[in-house]
Amino acid sequence: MSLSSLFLGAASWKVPQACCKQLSTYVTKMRYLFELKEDDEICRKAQSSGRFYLFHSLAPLLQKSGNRYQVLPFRASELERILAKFGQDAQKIEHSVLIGCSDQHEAWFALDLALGNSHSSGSLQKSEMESELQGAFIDLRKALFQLNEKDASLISTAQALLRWHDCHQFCGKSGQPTQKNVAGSKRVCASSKMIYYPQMSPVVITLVSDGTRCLLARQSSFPKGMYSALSGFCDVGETVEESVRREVAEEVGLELDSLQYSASQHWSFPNSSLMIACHAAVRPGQTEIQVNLQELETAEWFSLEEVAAALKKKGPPASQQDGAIPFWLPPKMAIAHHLIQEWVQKQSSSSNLA
Ligand SMILES: NC(=O)C1=CN([C@@H]2O[C@H](COP(=O)(O)OP(=O)(O)OC[C@H]3O[C@@H](n4cnc5c(N)ncnc54)[C@H](OP(=O)(O)O)[C@@H]3O)[C@@H](O)[C@H]2O)C=CC1
Ligand SMILES: [Mg+2]
Repeated sequence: MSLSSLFLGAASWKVPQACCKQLSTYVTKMRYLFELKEDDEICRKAQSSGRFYLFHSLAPLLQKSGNRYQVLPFRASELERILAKFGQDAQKIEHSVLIGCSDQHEAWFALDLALGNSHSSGSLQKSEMESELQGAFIDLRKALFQLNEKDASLISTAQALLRWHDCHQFCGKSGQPTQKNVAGSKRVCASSKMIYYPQMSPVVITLVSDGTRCLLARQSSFPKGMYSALSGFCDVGETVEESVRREVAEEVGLELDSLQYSASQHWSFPNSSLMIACHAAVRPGQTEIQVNLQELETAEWFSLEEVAAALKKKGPPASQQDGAIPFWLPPKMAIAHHLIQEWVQKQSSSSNLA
């Protein structure tokens, strides 16, 4: 599997050898980002030469290019001019959060122009802002799959951080306002001294196989006809292995024989999750599914041929004459797709060997 900005597989990267005296581009970049998170003054300085990705009520500013979207970042000077035009103080830039930097150490920030405003003033200005900025604020659910992988990852991170700050403005212990550091890597309550760090919820996603077939399921909230691997939030105190075993038992009534980690992915919906993807096998001969209808609409075993054919389809297929929608799979950017693709490759190569 190639290294992807969206998900990182177990065998897909190697620690750089410590033979060279000069630090690699990657290491200097990570050290620079660390400095920006730790030092408010350096981070403030980086804002003046940085690039800003704008949002409105958590919808990213994008530009349409054919049937794809592209990001539209702004320099600080341009952003100050835009803020002034909409009667907003340049101090609003203080609400921005650090989301990364280039190899040349140009820092990247995200700023939501509506959060922190009263609801009505935010919504009133949206269309005016869009025409001034020559883009549109698009719901991330609609835009994510039309962005390239690098931008999709950056915009998802940005949205997750902006959402976290918006929801953590007050201390859960003292009830007093919390203050963010310049980078936005934490919030502190001056009263209780509590420090809050941005959070992700760990979620396991598992493709269960019986050796020749794989198990795919539907939640009633999924788009019509779409099936995916089994998923579920980890409970407090669980290991990944325990979460996978419990979720499979809870959702389809099966016991696992073995499991193997595959890859991970940050997932923005509905909040920020860390998806941990595994392959798993059921005990031989124990394949009878008992669907938990409180969690799933249905779950079924699918053959290699059925799954390989569905992988070739792009997006939701057109409905058949009887109105039914043929079964289809999550898009390429979803880690479920990666798991399914990996299973098909493995099954195909082992059936070629047989
Ligand atoms: N990227 C990908 O390929 C895929 C991503 N996913 C993502 O995985 C996530 C979890 O999958 P899902 O099967 O729904 O999970 P679960 O099977 O755990 O069921 C979801 C329910 O669990 C409860 N819950 C427990 N802890 C949390 C928490 N920390 N945050 C929110 N709800 C919690 C909620 O129930 P209640 O509301 O009753 O309290 C929620 O409705 C989804 O958000 C989905 O977007 C899923 C499949 C593919
Ligand atoms: Mg689930």
